[in-house]
Amino acid sequence: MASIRSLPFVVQTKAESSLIPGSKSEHRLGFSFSTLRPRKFRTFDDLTTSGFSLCCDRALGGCSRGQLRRFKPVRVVGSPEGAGNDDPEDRLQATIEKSKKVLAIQRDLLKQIAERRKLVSSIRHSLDNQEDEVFDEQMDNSISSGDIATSRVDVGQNVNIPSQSGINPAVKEVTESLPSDEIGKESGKLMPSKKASPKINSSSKVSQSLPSDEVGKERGQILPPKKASSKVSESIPDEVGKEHGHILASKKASSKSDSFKATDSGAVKSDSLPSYLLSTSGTSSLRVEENEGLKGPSLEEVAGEVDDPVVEESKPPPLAGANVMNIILVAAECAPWSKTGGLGDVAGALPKALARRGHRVMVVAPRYGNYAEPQDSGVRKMYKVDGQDVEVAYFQAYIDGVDFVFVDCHMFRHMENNIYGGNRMDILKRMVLFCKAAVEIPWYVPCGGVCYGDGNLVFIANDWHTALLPVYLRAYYRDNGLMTYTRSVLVIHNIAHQGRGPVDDFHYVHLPEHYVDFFKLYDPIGGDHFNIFAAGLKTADRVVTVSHGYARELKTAEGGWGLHHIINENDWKLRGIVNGIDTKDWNPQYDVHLTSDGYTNYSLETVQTGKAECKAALQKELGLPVREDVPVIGFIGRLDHQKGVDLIADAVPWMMGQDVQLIMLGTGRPDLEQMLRQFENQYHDKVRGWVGFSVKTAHRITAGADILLMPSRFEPCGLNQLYAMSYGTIPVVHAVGGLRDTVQPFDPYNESGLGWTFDSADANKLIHALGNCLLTYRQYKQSWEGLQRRGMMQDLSWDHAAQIYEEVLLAAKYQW
Ligand SMILES: Nc1ncnc2c1ncn2[C@@H]1O[C@H](COP(=O)(O)OP(=O)(O)O[C@H]2O[C@H](CO)[C@@H](O)[C@H](O)[C@H]2O)[C@@H](O)[C@H]1O
Repeated sequence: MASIRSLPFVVQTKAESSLIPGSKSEHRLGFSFSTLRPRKFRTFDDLTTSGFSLCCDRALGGCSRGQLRRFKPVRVVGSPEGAGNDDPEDRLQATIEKSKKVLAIQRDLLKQIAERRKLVSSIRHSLDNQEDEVFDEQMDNSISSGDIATSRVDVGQNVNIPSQSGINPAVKEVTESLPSDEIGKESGKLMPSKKASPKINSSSKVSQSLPSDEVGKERGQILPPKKASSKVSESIPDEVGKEHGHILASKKASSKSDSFKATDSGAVKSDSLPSYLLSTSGTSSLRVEENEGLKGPSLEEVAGEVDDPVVEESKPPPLAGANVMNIILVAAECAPWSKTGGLGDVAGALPKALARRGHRVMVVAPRYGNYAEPQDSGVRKMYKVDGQDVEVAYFQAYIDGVDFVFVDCHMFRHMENNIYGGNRMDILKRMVLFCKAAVEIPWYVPCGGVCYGDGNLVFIANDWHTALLPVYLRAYYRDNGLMTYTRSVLVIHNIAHQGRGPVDDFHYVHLPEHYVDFFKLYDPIGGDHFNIFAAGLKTADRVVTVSHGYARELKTAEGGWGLHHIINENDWKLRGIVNGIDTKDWNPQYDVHLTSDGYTNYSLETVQTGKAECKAALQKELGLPVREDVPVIGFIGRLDHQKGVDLIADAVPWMMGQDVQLIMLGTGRPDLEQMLRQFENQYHDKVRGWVGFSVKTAHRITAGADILLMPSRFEPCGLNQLYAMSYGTIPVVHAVGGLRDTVQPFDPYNESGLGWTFDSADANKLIHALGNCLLTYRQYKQSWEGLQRRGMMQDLSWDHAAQIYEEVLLAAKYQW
C-alpha cells in the first residue's frame, strides 16, 4: 500500500479557500500524517507558541496561519505573559482556562483527523480492491486494439465541484467498515485472494516502453486508471489534469496493446473498446514514483494515535454495517427532474433510502433540461455513437445524501417532454451513449471531490433503456480483466418494453461480434430479432423486479413477453422486491400540492376532515358539483393497454348509472386520450378527463378522491395504489403483479384488508368489485374508515425495500 503521502489529494472545492478547522467542505488530504502525532508538550506555553501553531498548520493540510486565527485566543486569554498579574489565584485560574481551551482545540483536531482517516481508509479500500491477481491473469486474454481511443476528458481546468456537494458522509464510511483484511475474510470463499501490495512501479515500465510520440498524442486525455495509476488518478482527476493534462492508462492494458494489435484475435472489435485500453503516458507513473518516495507513517500508526473515544461515540455505525458499498443507479428518468412514470419515482427515491443505510450512492440520468440544482463538473468526454464522436458533460448535485449526476449532451437536450421520443434509432443511439458514459462515471466524475472508483461498486440499471450497461461492463471491462470488483444489477420495471429491432441493429451498440448472441432472440412471428433487454438479463450479475407477483408472472409465456425462457434460465439470480414510496413527496401531511386552492394537509388523525376539504377543493377546481356525499373515483396513469383504461371505458355506462364522480388523468395513446375527452363531454356533470401530465393534479386527485381505480392488465408493482393508501384513498385493483402483493382484499367479517380486487381483466369483474366498494362507502362508514386507517398506517417507505436491495447487491458483490 502506498503511503498516504503518495495520495496527492488536492481536489479543491470552492469552499476550500475558506478552509477552517471543522469546515465540512474541507476536502484536502494533502497533509502529512507525520504531523498528526500528538506532541508531548512540557508547558502550556509550548502549546501556545509556534510549535503548536505549526503543528496545526501542517495538520490542516497547509492552510495558512491566517486561517488558524481561531487558535489565537489560546495565547491571549489568561496568558501569563500578557497579564502582568502576579496573584497566584488568578494565574491558576488563567492556566485552567487556557488548558480547557487547548483541550478543546485538541479535540477539534482529533475529530478532523479521525474524519480524514476514515476518508483515506475509504479511498484506500476502494483502490485496494483493484489490486488483484485476476487482473494479471485476465489481461492475458487478448483484446484487439485498433483506433478506439475516442474518449477524451478535459478536466483540471475548470472542475467546478458544486459547493453543496460537500463531502458525502458515506465517502468516509463506505469502505471504512470493510477493511481490506475483513474483505479477505468475508470473501475468502468466493473471491481470489488479493495481492498484498500494488505494483505501482510497473506503470513506469509501460510508459518507458511506449514511443514518445504516442505518449504525446494522449495529452489532454484522462484515461481510465487501473492498477498503479488508479491509485493516483481515480480519485483526483482534476489535480492530475492540472499538473499533467492526462492520466496514465492501465499499465497492463497498455502494455498489452501492441500484442493485441499483433494477435488480432477477433474477440473484440478494436473500435468497441474504451480508449484507456490503449493509451498511456509516462507522466503519471513518474508521479507515482515520486510519491512513493515520500513515505510517511502508516495509516495504522496514525489510526492508533488519533483514536478519540468522544469522536467514536458521536457517530453511529451505518445501518448497512460492514456491507456498505458504492452504488450507482442508472436510469433514463429521475424525479423530480424527469418523469414519465414509476421509473422516475423509483430512481428519485430508492437511492436516498440506500444512502440512509450508509452506502455511498449516485444516480446517473440524462440531462434533458436546464435543471436548477446540478452544476457543471467541468468534466468532458467523447464517445462514439454510430460512428460519430459525441461530447458529453456531467452536471452534479448532492441532495439528501445522494450524488445526482446528469449526463449532458445535445442528444438529450430539450427532450424532457419526449424522453422516449423519436424513432427507434434515435432512442437507441441516445441509450447507447448514455450507457457508455454511465459505466465510466465512477472514474471520471468526482463527487464531493472523490470519484467512486470501480472497487466495491455495484451498478443498478433499470429497464431496457439501461440494459446495455451490464453488457458494456462485461464486454469492455470485465472480459478484459478490468472493473473486476464491479457488479451490475438489472431491475425490471416493465418487461413489455424491450428495445427490440432487426438483428442489424446490433452494429449500433458497438460491441464485439460474438456478443450478438446475447441480443439475438427468436420470435415465433418475426424470427430472429435484436433485443436489448435479453442481453441485459443475461449479462447482469443479478436481476430484480419490482414485486413478488411480477417475478412469478415474468416466468410465464404470458407475463414474460417473449423473454420468459431467458428469465427462467436465470431464475437463480432473479428476486422480487416490492417498491416503496417517497414518504416526503407523497405524504398528505406535508404534500406541497395541498397547501393552496382550498386543499389542506392532513394526517391519520385529521383524515376525515382533511380529506373532505381536499375532495371539495378538487371538485371545485375541476368544475364538478361540490358534494361531500358523492363518491369520487380517480384514475391516474398512462393511457395504454397495460393500464386497462379500456376496461374503465366498458364500465363507464354502468358507472354513470350510479351517483358517482369519475376523474381521470392520463396521457398516452391518442385514441384513449380522445376517449377521455369524449367521456367528459358526454357526462359533463360526472366525469372529468384530464389529458396531460401533471404531477400537481396527480397529488390532488390522490388526496381528494375516495376511490382509486387500477384495472391494469399487468402491473409490475404499481405506485399509485401505494400513494392512494397512504392518503386514505381506497384502491380497487385487478389482482396482478404488485397490485396483488400490495392490496389485500377487504374482509368485512374480520374487518381486515386494504381495498377491493378482481381476478381477471374483465369489465364485469371490475364492476362487481367497484359495486361492493361503493356499497361499503355508502352504508358501512366504520368499515370504510377502518380501511382508510389500515392503509394509512402501513409503512410503505423505501427503507424496507432498500434493505432487501442491499442483500441483492451484496449477493452480486460476492458472486464470482
Ligand atoms: N398523467 C400523469 N400526470 C401525472 N403523473 C402521472 C401521470 N401518469 C402517471 N403519473 C405518475 O407516474 C407514476 C406511475 O407509476 P406506476 O408505478 O403506476 O406506473 P408505470 O407503469 O409508469 O411504472 C412502471 O414502473 C413502476 C416502478 O417500478 C412500477 O411500479 C409499475 O408497475 C411499472 O409499470 C405515478 O407517480 C403517477 O402518479
